[in-house]
Amino acid sequence: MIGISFTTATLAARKRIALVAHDHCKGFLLDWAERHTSELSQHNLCATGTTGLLLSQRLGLPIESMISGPLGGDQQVGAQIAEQRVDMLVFFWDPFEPQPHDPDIKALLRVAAVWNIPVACNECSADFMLSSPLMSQPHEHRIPDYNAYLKGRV
Ligand SMILES: O=C(CO)COP(=O)(O)O
Repeated sequence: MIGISFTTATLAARKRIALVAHDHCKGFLLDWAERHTSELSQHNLCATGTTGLLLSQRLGLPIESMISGPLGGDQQVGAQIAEQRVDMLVFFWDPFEPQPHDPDIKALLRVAAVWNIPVACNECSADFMLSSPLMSQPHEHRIPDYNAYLKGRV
């Protein structure tokens, strides 16, 4: 990580959580989210297009839906992570099936790592993440220092 310096930012107690699932994993995400409706209702939710529509029908919670993943939704979520407008990512990606938008998926997971946000890739990690006491507290985390980065570039 040559050339990158870091600073800190605070994730608010009320988080903005992005929810995403590939087709064969959507059932797992819907069941998981239904089990955790009351915890999820304490936060702001967004999702890629199809996932968001299914979740809003199942949970009855407001969910901001982006475009469907293969049409650019992963990139929209990634952009919001880079803008620090998404605090956590629950992404049940399919380990068994190639996806036509694989570069977008890699980019989303990469930008989540860059901005040091919590990511859950399956039900078990999502259970651990959602049961953390940090879910209901502000939490300071390390992020790239963009101003310092830019200064070093010119
Ligand atoms: O493809 C996806 C994530 O890579 C998810 O998109 P949908 O929620 O529109 O199915």
